[in-house]
Amino acid sequence: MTTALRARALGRSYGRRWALRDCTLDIPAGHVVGLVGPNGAGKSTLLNLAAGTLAPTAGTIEVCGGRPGDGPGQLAKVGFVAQDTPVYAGLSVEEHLRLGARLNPAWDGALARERIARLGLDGAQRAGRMSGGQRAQLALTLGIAKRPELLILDEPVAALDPLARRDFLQSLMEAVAEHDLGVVLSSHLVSDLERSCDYLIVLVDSRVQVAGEVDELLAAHHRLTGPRRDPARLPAGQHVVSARHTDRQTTLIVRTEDPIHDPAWSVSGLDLEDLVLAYMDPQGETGPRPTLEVRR
Ligand SMILES: Nc1ncnc2c1ncn2[C@@H]1O[C@H](COP(=O)(O)OP(=O)(O)OP(=O)(O)O)[C@@H](O)[C@H]1O
Repeated sequence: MTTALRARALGRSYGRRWALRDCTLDIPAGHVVGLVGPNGAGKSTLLNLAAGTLAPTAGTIEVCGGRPGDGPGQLAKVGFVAQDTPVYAGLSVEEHLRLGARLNPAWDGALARERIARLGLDGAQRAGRMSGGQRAQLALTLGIAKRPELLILDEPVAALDPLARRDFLQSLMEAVAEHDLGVVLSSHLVSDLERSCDYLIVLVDSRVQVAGEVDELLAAHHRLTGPRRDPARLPAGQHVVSARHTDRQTTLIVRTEDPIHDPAWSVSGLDLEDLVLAYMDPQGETGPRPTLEVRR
């Protein structure tokens, strides 16, 4: 497996406070990866560590085979669009492209111009006068045109309206298809991730709760509803992710590779949002959460 990102016991602290602590994670190359988790889970910290804009306090991180921020070669491999899609308010679109060409050795000027024209952006317009969606598209264009191996996007669509979000994600998907680009994208909008990502990571309190290909995760998780019972008495191959009980009924989210034969359960599938919530919601927890990775 080629690895896009590999973190081992990775940590970053500010004074005595840990923003990310003891995070171990492997992201295989060649995927569009959705990173999701509650506020404060450490997603932005992880992505900044991956881009090299933050240095680790503990542990190690490797991205596309190198140490983040370790010289021009490594910087060229990774594109990063930080939260709030930062662009220079005083610079025009054209000036951003010229800056991109100056700073990035593999800069694809033709690609950048073609995207700007396709999006209908005015080359002379200053970024500070553009809409949030246009700024996000400009930032994405800069990220793609540097022709990185891995593009990291931290909540790129958070401020966009649904239409602008759809256009942005469509544009990202086109770039992935055309330019053989790996992407790691953090978002709270699971429906957007469902549309754009083929690999999911749920991070809670610095820990990976679940990671794997979306199709495989959805195939391996089920909702079981039936008469109230103790989840501890399920067959060994059924891992309980979350459990809720009323006086008479139990609803479980379980992960299993095996068929569920027990006729007392009514079994149904999950969508991605159900799956994410099951791993994020501590109320539904019945014991220590397994750190699961779907093996290929
Ligand atoms: N510069 C900083 N100084 C002090 N604490 C910080 C700093 N940056 C982040 N933290 C803390 O680290 C924790 C993780 O923050 P981070 O921004 O990585 O989370 P996140 O998962 O991206 O959250 P959100 O979904 O809200 O964007 C939070 O508790 C945050 O308060």
